[in-house]
Amino acid sequence: MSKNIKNIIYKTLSKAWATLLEINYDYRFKDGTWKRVSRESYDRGHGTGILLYNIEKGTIILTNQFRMPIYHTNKDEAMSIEVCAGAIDDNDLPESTIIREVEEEVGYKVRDVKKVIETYMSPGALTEKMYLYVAPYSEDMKVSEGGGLASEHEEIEVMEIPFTRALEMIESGEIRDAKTIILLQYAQINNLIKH
Ligand SMILES: Nc1nc2c(ncn2[C@@H]2O[C@H](COP(=O)(O)OP(=O)(O)O[C@H]3O[C@H](CO)[C@@H](O)[C@H](O)[C@@H]3O)[C@@H](O)[C@H]2O)c(=O)[nH]1
Ligand SMILES: [Mg+2]
Repeated sequence: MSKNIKNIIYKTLSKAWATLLEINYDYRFKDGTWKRVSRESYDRGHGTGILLYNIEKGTIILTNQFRMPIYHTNKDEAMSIEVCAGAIDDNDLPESTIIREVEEEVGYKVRDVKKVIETYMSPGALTEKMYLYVAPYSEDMKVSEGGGLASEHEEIEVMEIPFTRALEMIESGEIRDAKTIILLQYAQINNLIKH
């Protein structure tokens, strides 16, 4: 691949919470011609997400929170029902990130997390790769009410619902978040939870 790309120039358009780059490069197309191409790339690091499930109860745990980028384009859909998820800090690992996020956001101390999928969520614009996990949860793992970090202006409602209800919520359009749909369908395809 790299023999088809040369003369890469990076220009920082914004460096704040995350970094927005404009990347200009020469790209060799299949007919052999070289053309100058410009693409923007938004870098806020990589991320993790997890489906928490309880086989005995047939339930899962989701979160519900306000998402400004959705409000900005579609006010009616700004409350977003999602699996517990968190961005990976520099020098942290995906697995320790998701274990910490589960405790912060939904109040459980989980142990056996299993990575099931790695996915680029929006490869035309974002550098982010998501590491997606599943893990069983039970009452004895509950350590707090969760809710996220108030110091970070998070306000996360914890939802414990039947797995079957979550599948219906994909059909009805109540669940619209990609990582959540991927994990719920992973659970369905692999019969993770009886339904
Ligand atoms: N100041 C500031 N803070 C921000 C900004 N964006 C996010 N934050 C803060 O950064 C933290 C992000 O919370 P996480 O739980 O780590 O991530 P997330 O928002 O749930 O996102 C997860 O899912 C996304 C995909 O749907 C992923 O993009 C992301 O990596 C992560 O996995 C929150 O404390 C939030 O306040 C911003 O633009 N400015
Ligand atoms: Mg989060």
